[in-house]
Amino acid sequence: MIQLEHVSKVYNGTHKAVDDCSFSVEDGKITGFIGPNGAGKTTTLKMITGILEATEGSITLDGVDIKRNGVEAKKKIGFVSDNPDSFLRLKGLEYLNFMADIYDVPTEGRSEKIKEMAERFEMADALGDKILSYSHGMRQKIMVMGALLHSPSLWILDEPLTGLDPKAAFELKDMMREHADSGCAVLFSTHVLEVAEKLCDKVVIINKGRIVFQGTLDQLRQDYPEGTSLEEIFLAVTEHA
Ligand SMILES: Nc1ncnc2c1ncn2[C@@H]1O[C@H](COP(=O)(O)OP(=O)(O)OP(=O)(O)O)[C@@H](O)[C@H]1O
Repeated sequence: MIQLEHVSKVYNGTHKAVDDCSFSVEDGKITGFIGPNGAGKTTTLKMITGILEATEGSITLDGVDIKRNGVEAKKKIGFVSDNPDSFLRLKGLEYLNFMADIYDVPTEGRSEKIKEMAERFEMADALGDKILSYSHGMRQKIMVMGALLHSPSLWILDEPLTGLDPKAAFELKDMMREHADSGCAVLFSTHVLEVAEKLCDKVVIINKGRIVFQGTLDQLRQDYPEGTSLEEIFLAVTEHA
């Protein structure tokens, strides 16, 4: 479970990108983090993963405070950032072993795990090539594999489906559902409302740095006439906030 309490982020001493945000990401659920461009999604996800420090407020991961006990907290997370252009000079397999070493994935069973994931994402034939030679979607896939190799209990994914082909997107969505069904927590940001509608058990909507809604999609729809599309509701929620 991820818990944010009164979290704010001020950039350069002046720009409040995230403003007094409190929400929770529960175990056993997929939570969608939705908001327009510049709303504060990436900033919030980076604070949850400890890449950025919150200016104010507290963030706990399975009860562990990220500020007080960063190393323990970070081990619980598998984070897929919105920029897959990293470690380009490494071969796919080198990158996966590098990530496995960082997260203490035992060598026993490691190859089988890599093989299983690579087959699922149709990456088995590409693991011997440098990431530099990969397409955007392949880079995205290798980053997802690297983030999930250590079987973290909390999955945090920033726009994970961008650039993935339908098969890879299907597999990733399936993995997210399996992970939530096994009692773990999944938080992902998206602009694609249809994905949120199909996949999420809960949504958190952020606009101009503030949380404007959190709950189920049924709860979100309650205040709108039957037949109103999610897109219309989303625009109403973010425009009137
Ligand atoms: N390093 C930074 N320095 C200063 N301002 C920043 C920095 N990173 C983000 N911002 C600003 O903070 C606000 C929130 O940005 P953020 O990237 O968190 O939004 P987002 O919801 O992820 O947007 P998008 O959907 O476009 O990726 C924006 O106004 C952005 O310009």
